[in-house]
Amino acid sequence: MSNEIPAKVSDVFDPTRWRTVTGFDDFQDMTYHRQVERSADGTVVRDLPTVRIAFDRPEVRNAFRPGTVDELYRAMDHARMTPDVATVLLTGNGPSAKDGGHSFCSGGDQRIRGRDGYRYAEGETKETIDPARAGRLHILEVQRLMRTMPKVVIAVVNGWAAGGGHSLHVVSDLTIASREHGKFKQTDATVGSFDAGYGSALLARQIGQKSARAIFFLAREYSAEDMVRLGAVNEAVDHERLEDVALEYAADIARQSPQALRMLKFAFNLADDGLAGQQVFAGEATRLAYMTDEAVEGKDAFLEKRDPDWSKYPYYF
Ligand SMILES: CC(C)(COP(=O)(O)OP(=O)(O)OC[C@H]1O[C@@H](n2cnc3c(N)ncnc32)[C@H](O)[C@@H]1OP(=O)(O)O)[C@@H](O)C(=O)NCCC(=O)NCCSC(=O)CCC(=O)c1ccccc1C(=O)O
Repeated sequence: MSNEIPAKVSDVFDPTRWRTVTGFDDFQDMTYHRQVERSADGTVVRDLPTVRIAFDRPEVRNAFRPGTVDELYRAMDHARMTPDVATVLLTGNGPSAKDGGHSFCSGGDQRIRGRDGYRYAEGETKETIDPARAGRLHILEVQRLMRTMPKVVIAVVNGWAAGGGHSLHVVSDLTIASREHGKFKQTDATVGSFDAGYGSALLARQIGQKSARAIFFLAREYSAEDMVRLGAVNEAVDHERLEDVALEYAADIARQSPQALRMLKFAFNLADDGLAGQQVFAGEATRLAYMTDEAVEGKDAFLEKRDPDWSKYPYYF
């Protein structure tokens, strides 16, 4: 494992606490780091159970284009499949070198929005759109991944959470926001878009119908403290302490049982996610069942071409 200390990608990012995750060198729009413990001389002693996935387009308030979403999905899915990762911090790098603005994510990049979704482009402008590739709306696939992955996802809102960026905070399990720079604005309707799934309906479950409708229908700006009062954000913290507090949350999460965490996450999701939520919860229940002698007897009996002997297993009540 490399002892290299990564570049400082954000004002609240402490490079000594992280290593760059290998295998993602081609990333252009995202960064992906793994929390590590280092000795005094900088040597990595061990990995810790937290990853940091960050938007890295601060000059456009961390707006996402299709390539950004591809990278976000890859990093999230890698975190999902890494067995010693408990917590994912989703955040935005910055501030912008152009004007000093802080941003978590400002949603879909409006410059490359086409009539069939967001378009792949070589450059930053609509003139560079690749006409051979269809438009995408696959941020929704990322939302489903965040929702169904058996890890705790924390939105670490370091600046603007707007449009589709606002939705990403809504779908995260927890949200911590910068008291100074964390700002929330649901601009979907302003630009003729609408997250009619988790971004709106789940928000209404979280904070109530009237407040959620006001956020979408009025598209006003809310502070981190406003969002704590509404129940949409867990905590507003001093900006300079934002990632320290996020890592304190992650350390507390790491003290809990992995099995209990995933059963709880899927239980919290179940009612709102309907049969898809039941399927995810039930999948984990099946895994637990496979761990019992009773289930092993069923499998063994099949392989040994005999009838299963259930006599040792009572009909519990
Ligand atoms: C975020 C702002 C409120 C910040 O305002 P401010 O600090 O004053 O900064 P600006 O000067 O406005 O911006 C600086 C710079 O960044 C550019 N920029 C900002 N946001 C975007 C963006 N989204 N796309 C492209 N460029 C952006 C801005 O133009 C400036 O550039 P200069 O060259 O320096 O002038 C404010 O910036 C703002 O309101 N931004 C737009 C927010 C927005 O409307 N986002 C899109 C909402 S729609 C969406 O996200 C759809 C997503 C999606 O895929 C989807 C699809 C289907 C269902 C659901 C979804 C879903 O919502 O997830």
